[in-house]
Amino acid sequence: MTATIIDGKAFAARVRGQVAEHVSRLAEENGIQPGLAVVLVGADPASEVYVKSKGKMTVEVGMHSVEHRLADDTAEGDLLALIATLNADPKIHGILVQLPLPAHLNSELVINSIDPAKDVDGFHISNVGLLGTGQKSMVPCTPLGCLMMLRDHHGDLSGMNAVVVGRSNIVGKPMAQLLLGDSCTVTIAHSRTKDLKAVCQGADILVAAVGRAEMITGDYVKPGATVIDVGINRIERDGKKKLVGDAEFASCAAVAGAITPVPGGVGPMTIACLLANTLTACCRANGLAEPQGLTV
Ligand SMILES: Nc1nc2c(c(=O)[nH]1)N[C@@H](CN(C=O)c1ccc(C(=O)N[C@@H](CCC(=O)O)C(=O)O)cc1)CN2
Repeated sequence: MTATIIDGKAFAARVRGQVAEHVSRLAEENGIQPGLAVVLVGADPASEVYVKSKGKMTVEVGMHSVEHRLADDTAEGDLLALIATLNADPKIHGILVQLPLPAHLNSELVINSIDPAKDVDGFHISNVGLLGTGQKSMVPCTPLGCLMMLRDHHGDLSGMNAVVVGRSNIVGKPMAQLLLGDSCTVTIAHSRTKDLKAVCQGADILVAAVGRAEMITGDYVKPGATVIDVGINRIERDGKKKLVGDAEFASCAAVAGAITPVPGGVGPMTIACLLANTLTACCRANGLAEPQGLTV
C-alpha cells in the first residue's frame, strides 16, 4: 500500500484564506479588526522563526499584529505586567506566549495569567477544563489542526480506534479529548506503555506526538491506518541537517492509508489554527456568530 499524503501546507493555506475572508467581512460589516499579540522571551532560534512567521501571517489575513520580544533574563513580574496590559487592551483579542519559556520563568503561572477569553493557545487551566468537560473553549492549535485534517480526510470519525502516542499538555492530552469528542475510542500511550507496538497496531488513527525522532516505524502501523505525525525533530544524517517527524516516513507510508509528512503536515496547521482561534476569540468578545468550520 502507498499512503495518501495529507498536504498540511495546502490545507493551512485554505484555512488562512477562510480566516482572511471572515476578517474582511468583520471590517466591512462591523468595523472590527481582530488583534493578536505574540510574546517571545529570549532568543531560541526555532521560536524566533515561529514568532516571525506568526506575525507575517497575522498581517496577511488582515489582522492587527503586535509582537513583544523580551530579553532572556526578563523578570517574571515584568512578563506578568505585560500580560496584564494586553489583557486590558481592547484591540487585542488573542495573546500567545511562545513556549518554551526560559527556565527561570514559571510557565503555568504565566499561562494562567492570560485572560482565558484571549488565550488563543487554549493552554489556560480554564480552557483545559472546559475542553475536558466537552464545553465551548479555546482549543490548542496543533491538536485542532490535526482534527481538521482527520475530519477532512475521513468525514465521520465515530467508532474509530485512535491511539495518541504522547501525553503532553500541549498536544497529547487535548488531542485525546478532541478525538473522544468526535466519538473515537481513544488510547493515550507513552514511553512507559507496555508493548507499545501492539497498542499502535490496533489504531485506525495513530497520532505520533512522542517527541522522539522516527520512533514510530511501519511495523507499528495497521495496514490502511491514518498516521498523523506531530513531531518536529532536527537531526543530522549523512552530514546534512534534516527535519523529521516522530514517525519514520518511508516505512509508515508503505503501510498506512494516509499520512502527514514532516515538514508540510501538522506544522503549518498550527499557525493557521492560531489565526482561526484569534478570529473566534474576536467574534466571541463582540457577541458575533462564530466562524463555521474553524473551531470545534
Ligand atoms: N505558545 C506556543 N508555543 C509553541 C507551540 C504552540 O502551539 N504555542 N507550538 C510549537 C511551535 N510552533 C508554534 O508555535 C510551530 C511549530 C512548527 C510549525 C511549522 O510550520 N513547522 C514546519 C517546519 C518549520 C521548520 O523548518 O522548523 C512544518 O512542520 O512544516 C509552526 C509552528 C512549540 N511552541
